[in-house]
Amino acid sequence: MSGILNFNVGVLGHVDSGKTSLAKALSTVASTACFDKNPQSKERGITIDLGFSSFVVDAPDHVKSSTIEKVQFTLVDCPGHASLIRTIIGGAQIIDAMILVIDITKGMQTQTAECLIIGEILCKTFLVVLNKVDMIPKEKQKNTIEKMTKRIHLTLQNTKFAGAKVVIVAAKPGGPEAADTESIGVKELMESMKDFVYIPERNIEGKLLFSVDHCFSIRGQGTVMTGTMLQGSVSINDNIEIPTLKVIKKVKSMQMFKKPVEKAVQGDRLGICVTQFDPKQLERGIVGSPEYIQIAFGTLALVEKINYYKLPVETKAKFHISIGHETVMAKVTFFGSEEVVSSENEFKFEQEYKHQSELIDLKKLDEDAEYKPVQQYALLEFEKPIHVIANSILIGSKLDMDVHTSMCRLAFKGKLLTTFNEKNYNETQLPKLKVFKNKSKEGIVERMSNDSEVIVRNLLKKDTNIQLFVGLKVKLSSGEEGMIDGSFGQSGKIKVRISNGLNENTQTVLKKISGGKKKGKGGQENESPQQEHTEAIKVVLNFKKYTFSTDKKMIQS
Ligand SMILES: Nc1nc2c(ncn2[C@@H]2O[C@H](COP(=O)(O)OP(=O)(O)OP(=O)(O)O)[C@@H](O)[C@H]2O)c(=O)[nH]1
Repeated sequence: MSGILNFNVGVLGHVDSGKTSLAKALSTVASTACFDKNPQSKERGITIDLGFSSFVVDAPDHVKSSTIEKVQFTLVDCPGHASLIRTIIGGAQIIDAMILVIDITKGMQTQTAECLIIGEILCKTFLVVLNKVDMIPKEKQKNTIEKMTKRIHLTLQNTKFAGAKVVIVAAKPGGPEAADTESIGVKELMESMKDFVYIPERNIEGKLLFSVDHCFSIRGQGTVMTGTMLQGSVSINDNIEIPTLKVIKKVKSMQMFKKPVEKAVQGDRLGICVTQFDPKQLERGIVGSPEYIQIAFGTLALVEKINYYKLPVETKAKFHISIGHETVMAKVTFFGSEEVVSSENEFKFEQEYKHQSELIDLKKLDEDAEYKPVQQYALLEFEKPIHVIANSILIGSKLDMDVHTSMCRLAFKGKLLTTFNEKNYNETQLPKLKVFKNKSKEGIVERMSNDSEVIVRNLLKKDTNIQLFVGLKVKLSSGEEGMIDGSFGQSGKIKVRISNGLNENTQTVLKKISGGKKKGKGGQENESPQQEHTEAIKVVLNFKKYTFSTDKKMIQS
């Protein structure tokens, strides 16, 4: 819509803090799916779906221009119930700013903290609403407001929203039973919202990406998908793909807040009508230009630990990974790289990464006593393939943690770097990605076969597949370098070829050791333990064991 800037605001907070009441108080125009219309939501009395509503104001001076006269605030009312965090994360991907609603009688609650984290990951601007101020007796209001505001500022101190504005509101004075009394503080809130508007970067070039949050059919017309334009643009008659249904549909008509439009661009809230399909098949998801959205069974990501998550984030553990509206279990392997990544677009893939046992705590005190996030690479192997787009934001969580605990379940956040799918995996178009652990093994030279070959024991276990180690380099404690040539006998011993031959000293020592060995009963060799300690020549094998490798070679020097 020319002249109007659409600005998406997430309304988030703990269950029952008053998000829906606040959105209602703020809105004048309701879109198709707003205000708890969902019947299941009515039954449960909570917002279980993302509700959308909007209102338009005159553009504040800092964004006003010849092309922007007005700002349309689209409110995304996210559910507060703990079990619905997936929906919250999905909804939050499309927001530009966030209103965190806190019940003034309760203060910060578990989901308040989780919402704050989501806001930190996804939003540029933010404000706090202290709601239900009418529930505080008049004489105590000033005191309570001061105390709560102070507490909130303390919590925000170490976040990117330090110093954020706190607005005092009563969205629905008197609560559910009260007649529709006028809300308190909502006009002030609108003014504060004008302050946090900015012109979001809207990339109208490039492929279309549309996040669908509702789907319904209109008899005689087709199926309507409502959602938010995440990227690119769409016009009537364009072909769009619904990847989960593997179909391509033509855009028949489009509406923005009940008005027909010909074209929509990134950031717009939109209903797209296409030829009929069963809306039950697509409740939520992404739609894009044909062949743009990939199905991936894994991804490489740059991640960092979420400070509020109190448990260690161990490698190889399983986490819920939320990307867009999809949440899937994944095995997560953390690793680091000594190489510097010069820029996001110039990621050097021909690298090897050292495996790390866990994700380092987010905040590491640096020299200036400032907190700095620590980013690490991670390999995520999904339990089932999901639809993803490069560069998407992801959140790793333990959603199966008891929702009644007061612990934050969001463990790490990050960004997709590259994804693995059947096509690039089979055609080996994949970047050469290898994740390894440095390992070291030590054995003992048992004897020499000739001046350039020794027999080594205790380096590898009896049941190890020695073939995997053939060709790897070893070093003797006497200085010579050699290479594993193959197995010797059935007991795990190996032959090692000494590249430049054994030097004379070594030969003398080895002859002495061999001479010191006595034949025990049954012809087996025994050696005196003392000799082993004083004269034994050790063999050290340093190698890389790959926990993930796109070229399938799992062990290397
Ligand atoms: N007294 C009082 N009650 C309020 C106020 N705002 C909301 N309520 C009541 O608080 C309850 C929860 O309000 P909702 O707006 O449904 O809260 P919500 O945060 O959207 O809830 P979920 O979507 O379930 O997380 C309802 O019974 C409201 O009537 C307020 O300003 N004052």
